[in-house]
Amino acid sequence: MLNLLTSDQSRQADKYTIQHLSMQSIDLMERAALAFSEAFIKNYPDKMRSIAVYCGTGNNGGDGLAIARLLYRAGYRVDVKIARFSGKSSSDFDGNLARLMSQGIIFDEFRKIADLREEQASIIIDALLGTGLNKPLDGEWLTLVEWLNSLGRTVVSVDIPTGFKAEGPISKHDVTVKSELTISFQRPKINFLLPDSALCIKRFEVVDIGLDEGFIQALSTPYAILTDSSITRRLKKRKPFSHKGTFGHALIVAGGIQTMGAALLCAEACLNTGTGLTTASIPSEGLTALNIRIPEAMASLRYKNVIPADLAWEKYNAIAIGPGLGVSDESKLVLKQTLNSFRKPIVFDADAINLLASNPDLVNLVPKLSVLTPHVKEFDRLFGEHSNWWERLETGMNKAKELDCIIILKNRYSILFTPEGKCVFNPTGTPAMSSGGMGDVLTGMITSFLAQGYKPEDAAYLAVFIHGKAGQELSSQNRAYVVTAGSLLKDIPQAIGKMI
Ligand SMILES: NC(=O)C1=CN([C@@H]2O[C@H](COP(=O)(O)OP(=O)(O)OC[C@H]3O[C@@H](n4cnc5c(N)ncnc54)[C@H](O)[C@@H]3O)[C@@H](O)[C@H]2O)[C@@H](O)CC1
Ligand SMILES: Nc1ncnc2c1ncn2[C@@H]1O[C@H](COP(=O)(O)OP(=O)(O)O)[C@@H](O)[C@H]1O
Ligand SMILES: [K+]
Repeated sequence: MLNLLTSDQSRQADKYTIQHLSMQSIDLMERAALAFSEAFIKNYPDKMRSIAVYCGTGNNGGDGLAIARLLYRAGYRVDVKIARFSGKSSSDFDGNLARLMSQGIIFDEFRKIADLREEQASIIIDALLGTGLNKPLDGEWLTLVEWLNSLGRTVVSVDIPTGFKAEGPISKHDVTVKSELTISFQRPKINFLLPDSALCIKRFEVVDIGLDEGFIQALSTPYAILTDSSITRRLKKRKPFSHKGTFGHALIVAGGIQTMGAALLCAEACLNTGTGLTTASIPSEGLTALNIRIPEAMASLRYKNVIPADLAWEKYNAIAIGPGLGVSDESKLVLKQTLNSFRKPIVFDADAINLLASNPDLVNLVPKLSVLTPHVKEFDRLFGEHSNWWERLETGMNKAKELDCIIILKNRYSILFTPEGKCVFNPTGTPAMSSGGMGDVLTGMITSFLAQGYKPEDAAYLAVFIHGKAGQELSSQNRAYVVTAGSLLKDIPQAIGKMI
């Protein structure tokens, strides 16, 4: 898992790296510019396209000057435009301006918007402001950014789009550069992983600029992002003499007469993730569907949506409750019965979350280390309305501690909150997965890992990462516009196999 950094911590990491490697700060800037340029050249190999690099006079602008020099040397047609709105400049900006001049590269400076010339370049590199942003853009900066956005050119931002905050709440009224691609240094900024970023970032890439990883990983921060290796390390190989009893028994309490599909998707995903035995607690009307679709699964029937009084709860290692369950009084009883009968971690999804939201007294019965998997609407129903995503991060961290549970706020980059106060982002997934039933599959996967004996936190990490990875692979291999829940769950065994 990789720690994510705030702008302050990023500055500390710069400082540490510079001291530790006995280098000059301008050398670190050169590394950053080199890493940016390599990524830029891969994305835009056509050297006939003209480039204008818009630079501020801080270190983001310094990066821009170094990038202009490197791209010029690589054979691109580069123009440099410097916004001198203040009298200040950073020393590495000054150093890079001297280097630029020594190469004979032409540059223009403007002190006010009125001095700006018409822009002909087809690509604009945005090196105006970076993580030093300390207030929303206004005055000349605001006009400049609005003008750049109005040109409709391809914009590539250095480190972060100018005007966008790396962390903290985003206001819809903040004006930022709208970039086609942002090439960011060392780590994605936390706000890149929240939906607000869609306003200004179409795509981002992260390049390694050689900051001290030991230092970064030792920083105290709640924010982290999952990686392939953090998942592989957690997956357990199957032992030669293992048998179905080794891999646990899961119970999926799900489905309604008109929503049997949710139960089927959840149960089949659970089975395909490797549980030894999977039982589905479903409405009696769904038995034929279950037997036809998943002959491997067993059924525990709910007549008139009531769980039989003699259900042997103790034989299950993990339970999922919610997909397609409905929110009727009978469904509430099903939830109540489950909460009163099973004290091991439970995975709560969909209607189980909606029922918890409308019956707060039931929340106290949620077993410790349970996993709740709300999407944003369910999250707000359960924990109250939020006016921005940063607030949801705060709530998620607080509630996970308070309830001693793992909360997964599902999204493009799903966010996992742990009882220890961590806030972990999942990088995998694709918009091709935005189709009904996908969450039911995730719930089945988490429950399966739990039943197999994984710790709840690990079960959550594994399921979310592999779920997204499977979706990503299916959409890219088959160039699929959409990946359905049914096709994703068929791919789970291979997706796990590839990671182990
Ligand atoms: N580890 C890293 O991430 C590295 C970062 N570097 C670059 O350094 C950048 C940060 O540089 P700086 O700290 O010099 O800051 P910036 O270049 O982002 O900003 C320059 C100055 O502009 C002023 N300013 C901030 N917000 C403003 C606003 N809304 N209106 C007007 N003026 C405003 C501030 O006084 C700020 O110090 C990063 O984004 C990155 O591009 C690289 O040079 C080296 C390594
Ligand atoms: N744009 C996206 N990018 C990545 N993952 C996505 C995207 N859209 C949906 N998903 C994933 O699909 C799942 C959808 O869950 P949910 O909204 O509960 O669906 P449903 O209720 O239909 O089962 C979540 O795991 C979510 O992270
Ligand atoms: K920038």
